[in-house]
Amino acid sequence: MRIDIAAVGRLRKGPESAMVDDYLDRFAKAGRSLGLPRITMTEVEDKRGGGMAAEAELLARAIPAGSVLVLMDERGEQPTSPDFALRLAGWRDGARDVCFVIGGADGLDASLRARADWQVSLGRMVWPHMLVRVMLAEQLYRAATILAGAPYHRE
Ligand SMILES: C[S@@+](CC[C@H](N)C(=O)[O-])C[C@H]1O[C@@H](n2cnc3c(N)ncnc32)[C@H](O)[C@@H]1O
Repeated sequence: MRIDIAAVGRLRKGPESAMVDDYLDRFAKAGRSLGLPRITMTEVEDKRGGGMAAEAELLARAIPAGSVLVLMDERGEQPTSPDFALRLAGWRDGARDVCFVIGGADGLDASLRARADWQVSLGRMVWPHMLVRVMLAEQLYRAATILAGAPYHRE
């Protein structure tokens, strides 16, 4: 199994990137005994102003072939954290690769939506993409702790 996050835009060094790194490190440590790999983050940037279509092409290149494609989108499904953890366990148990995709200022192109396996919302409000990276990294770490039975997540 491999887990990727493909995101539009470059995250500069700062509080958000420190939080993403911290949660991804914590995920790597918690995931070791669970058969979950370290998560790879790939950033793409279209400098020619080609909009969502150009970003979609760059994202498509960053998505490993055969991966389960999960789009982060405010219009998507809103799973609970335990449900999200169960999905993660299912992909691991099925030896599936999974790639989470975060869009840019205009969102994600229809060509990506058409091939998405799952669209996940972190609530109906729109968040800046750098905060979505932090929140996704935290939910992945939370999912690992749920699978490990660690007392991080509380209902
Ligand atoms: C600034 S938002 C773009 C919003 C854009 N208006 C749209 O229609 O998608 C940048 C990216 O952050 C992610 N995002 C923002 N809010 C989200 C939410 N509530 N749930 C999941 N992902 C979200 C999406 O991947 C989105 O493409």
